[in-house]
Amino acid sequence: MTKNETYQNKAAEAEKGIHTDFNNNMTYGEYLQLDTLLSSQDRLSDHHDEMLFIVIHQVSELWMKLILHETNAAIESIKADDLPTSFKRLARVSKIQSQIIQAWDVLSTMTPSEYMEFRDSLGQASGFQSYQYRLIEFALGYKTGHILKIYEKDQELHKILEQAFHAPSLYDVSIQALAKAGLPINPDMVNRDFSKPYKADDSVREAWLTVYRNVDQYWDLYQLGEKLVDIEDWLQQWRFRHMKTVERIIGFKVGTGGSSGVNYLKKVLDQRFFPELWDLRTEI
Ligand code: HEM
Ligand SMILES: N[C@@H](CC(=O)c1ccccc1NC=O)C(=O)O
Repeated sequence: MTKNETYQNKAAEAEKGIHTDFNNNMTYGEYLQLDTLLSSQDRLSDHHDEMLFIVIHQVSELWMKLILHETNAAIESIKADDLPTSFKRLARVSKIQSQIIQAWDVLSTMTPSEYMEFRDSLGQASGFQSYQYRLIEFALGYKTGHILKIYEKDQELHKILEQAFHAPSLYDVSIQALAKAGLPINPDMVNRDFSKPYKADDSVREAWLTVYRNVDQYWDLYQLGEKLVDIEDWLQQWRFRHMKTVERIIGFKVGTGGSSGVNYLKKVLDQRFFPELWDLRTEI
């Protein structure tokens, strides 16, 4: 490798978050960058419980980072017709989701009056602005364009979100896998504009029905379908616990992000990711 190629390699790895400057004397703290990690909990009030609030959010964002890493890898595996590898990744996503949900139990130990003592210091900040949460929604196939506006001021972030917005989701590549297995799928579904919200389709429902009725013949696709159902199930449980925790802590106050609060979060519960996989259950 020429010197130039080495530099190019390093630049590409740094972009992916990989650093290749190994150091044999490296410590635990250095490896995990604990200096950065553990000095990122600056409270804006002197309220004891603000530490809990910050840590819960940071832990959730770290888990979301791993969910994205795994989901995007699963999308690539499905595209490459390697379904067994995607199962490992998707099973991990579900386990992480079950972990994140536990965070609500910890947060619920904070009472309404405790939260109200530091809520004002949060200004207009809101979980509504969590870009990793939106990237997860996009990766799963829930595409809402108006969300992109929030990030217009940050060009780099906006670009990342826009890319994910236009890319085929986990469900899009799963539908392509159904078509590749010879199941008759409406061509408009295979080559659709991936930035458009997903709408349930009869040919997709029929194809999943065939898979679920002929499990032995379509074992891998059946496994894939159930992995997707697991993920949607957990995501809805996360949303439900969020909504209930919010009701428990702020009642029906309007949100800092400008929404109606709990009523908005209840409405979001109606959004579905993999509609045909749920609909087919009535027919089986
Ligand atoms: C005391 C705790 C919490 C309260 C009172 C709360 C309240 C709210 C409210 C009212 C909204 C609606 C948007 C708005 O108007 O602000 C919202 C959205 C959101 N929150 Fe929280 N939240 C809390 C904890 C969390 C935690 C721990 C997370 C984890 C990261 C989180 C993530 C989100 C996300 C992702 C949204 C956007 C949901 C969507 O648009 O579908 N929240 N939250
Ligand atoms: N939307 C919340 C504020 C809030 O929860 C929040 C504020 C800053 C950073 C993260 C937050 N968490 C989730 O929405 C509220 O209305 O009280």
